[in-house]
Amino acid sequence: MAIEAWLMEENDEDQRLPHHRNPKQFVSLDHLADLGVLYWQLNPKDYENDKELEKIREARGYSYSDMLDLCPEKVENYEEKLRNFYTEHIHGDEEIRCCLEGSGYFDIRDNDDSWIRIWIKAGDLIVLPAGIYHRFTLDTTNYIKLMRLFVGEPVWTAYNRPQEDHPARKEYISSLLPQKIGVVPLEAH
Ligand SMILES: CSCCC(=O)C(=O)O
Ligand SMILES: [Fe+2]
Repeated sequence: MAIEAWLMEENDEDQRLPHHRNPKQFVSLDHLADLGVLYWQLNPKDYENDKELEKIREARGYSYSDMLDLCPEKVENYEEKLRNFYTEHIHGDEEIRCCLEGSGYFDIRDNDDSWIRIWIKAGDLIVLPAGIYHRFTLDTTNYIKLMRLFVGEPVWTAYNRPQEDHPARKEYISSLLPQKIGVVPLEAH
């Protein structure tokens, strides 16, 4: 099954809970694509020989990869990292993650600034565009193993919101289709 994404109910409950609205409001892959978010489903058991992954990496220039095994034994400053991941930020480059084990939530801002929660599980490859506000949290299973991809030498710098003057932010905003963000063209006035 493809990934699930939904509009979040924002409240003070544990960030690792699903935070569905009542009734649930799911978000389609098409809408994610309108926001510049890309998605593929791969075989997480055989990613080393996955022809589709190879093609994606070649087409998009993802020359670099490493693993992030997100558990306290393997990650230095685990709690602090988790806090930083859940602090709303952007990057100057795409954020490319493939889930190999476990699961977690990538939250991204919709074009009206509400949070969309994307549930990532084994086999899900997701690309967040440069300049999109986002954050990440583990879910209640408390574990995820991610492959991180990058074009060339990796830069993981996070710029916390607000970043309206950051070039990547400006570029991202101008990449959104006007009709999708409710901007009325000048001719219509
Ligand atoms: C755990 S990977 C996702 C967290 C994130 O947004 C980041 O690393 O920049
Ligand atoms: Fe990020």
